Amino acid sequence: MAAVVDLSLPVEECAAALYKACTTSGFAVLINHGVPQAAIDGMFDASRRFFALPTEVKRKALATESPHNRGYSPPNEQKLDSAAAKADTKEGYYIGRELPTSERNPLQGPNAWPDEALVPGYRSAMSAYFSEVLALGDRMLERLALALGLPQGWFADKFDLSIATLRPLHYSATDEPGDMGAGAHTDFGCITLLTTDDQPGLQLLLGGEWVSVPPAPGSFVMNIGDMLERWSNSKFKSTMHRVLNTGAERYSTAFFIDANYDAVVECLPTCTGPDNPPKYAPVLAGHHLMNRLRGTHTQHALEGARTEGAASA
Ligand SMILES: O=C(O)CCC(=O)C(=O)O
Ligand SMILES: [Fe+2]
Repeated sequence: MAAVVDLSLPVEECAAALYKACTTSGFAVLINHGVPQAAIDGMFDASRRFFALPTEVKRKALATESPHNRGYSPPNEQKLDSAAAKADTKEGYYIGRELPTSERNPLQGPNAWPDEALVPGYRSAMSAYFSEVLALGDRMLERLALALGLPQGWFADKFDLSIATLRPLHYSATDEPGDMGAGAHTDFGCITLLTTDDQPGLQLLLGGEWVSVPPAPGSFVMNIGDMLERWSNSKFKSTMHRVLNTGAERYSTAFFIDANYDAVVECLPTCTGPDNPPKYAPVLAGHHLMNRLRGTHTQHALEGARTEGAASA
């Protein structure tokens, strides 16, 4: 199951605990993570107030109409499990780094904030939380580098413009119990840092069985995504998970950390050897992510965006 990892431990001890977690379940519960509770509370308060707005108001900032994958994604817009009969019942909001539009990276550009008068303080609460969790991500990447036998700073220049996405989520009490709030999937990027309220729903597929992850408000559930699994030549596991509707309302917030758009995701030097050749071709982090986003959204403004130009390494 998801092991508890105490981030107040010395980095080497923490790296050893992470190695164990990442090579088995691919999930860990982070405690003493350094993100102030006030930032978490402020984020959830803003998230609740936004999702409580009438549907037609929320739909004014539709992510499907954003060229940079920002804004509101309504219920049934995404189908994380392509084999499922029904789409995901969750609703969510995409927030990224606040940067000017880039010629090169279609995922970079200004955010789509809700009207300040409708959700006062949404932007400031989400921005404060974003900075805190991005910094937690940097601390995690240092420890994960050590866990992979790399120098502590190995990932720094590959994540200094990381594609970081904050995604507040809402699972409604009116959704049919047993239906999928979020269909079975693996995460696309490198690491995901999730906070939840006190409601269950998240399950992992371990040894062919769905196992519930108990809610741990105030902690972060970290999991490995496909990009880091690929980078580590499958040493680190990107584990299938889903969110089952229980008939109770649930709020959670995922923070996806993926490498710089132009980072080359190519088998790490510590994850290969004569008996363990690289299993995956090199790929640009941005291309990997764009392909996965396109594959799960029913309709997406990123559809036409460029992803030509294969990794040269
Ligand atoms: O809401 C949750 O607990 C998990 C959501 C999730 O897996 C995701 O957004 O990728
Ligand atoms: Fe996920």
